[in-house]
Amino acid sequence: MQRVRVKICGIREAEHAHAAAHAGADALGFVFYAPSVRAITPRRCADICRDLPPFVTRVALFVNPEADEVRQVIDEAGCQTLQFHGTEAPEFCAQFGLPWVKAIGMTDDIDLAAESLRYKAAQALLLDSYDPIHHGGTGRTFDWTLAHNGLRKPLILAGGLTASNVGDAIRTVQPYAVDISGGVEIEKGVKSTQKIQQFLHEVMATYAIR
Ligand SMILES: O=C(O)c1ccccc1NCC(=O)[C@H](O)[C@H](O)COP(=O)(O)O
Repeated sequence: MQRVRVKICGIREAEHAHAAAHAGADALGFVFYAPSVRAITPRRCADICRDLPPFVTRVALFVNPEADEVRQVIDEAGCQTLQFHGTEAPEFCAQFGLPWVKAIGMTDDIDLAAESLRYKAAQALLLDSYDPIHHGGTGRTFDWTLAHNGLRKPLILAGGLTASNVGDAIRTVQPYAVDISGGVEIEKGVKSTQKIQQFLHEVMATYAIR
């Protein structure tokens, strides 16, 4: 089994950013979408990231932002990757000169091959549970058998993952990475250091040599 990377999303406290980094997280996600309970300001994101160790990618999340807002976040928050959860066109996502990920809301009739062609300039597709109102961070799983990995593009699996189901999810989908938010929280928007550590432990256990 190949190593599976981990992104912990919706970070709002330095304690959780450090806990995730030290437990082996590859990426941290910061939500720049005001209606979300996990929303953060660029300034606060920069403060949290200041003392983080190297080699942990900071990812900025948006839902149908204005281009100027993305530029302001890039300048102030210091994120290195962008993640788009709305109906952004590929040309919009590609204009900022940073690696970017497109989230796809999974439904029974989604054509992943077509999405991957449409977003061919994306560094990866993030498959998440479809929700027309919240756009992400729903805490709900989708039918993982829809997430076939013949896309010739790194696939990030999200939506309702927890320490209990991530092993099955990885064995079913064999993703490049997994992404979690609600599954490492004690209440909506409040992360738990213990849950972050437990999740990373479970992911690593799926590919550990026994
Ligand atoms: O987390 C949010 O509140 C959010 C709001 C709007 C768009 C995206 C959002 N989060 C995106 C993420 O990357 C989550 O980690 C992903 O959707 C999985 O969330 P969960 O099902 O809670 O693990």
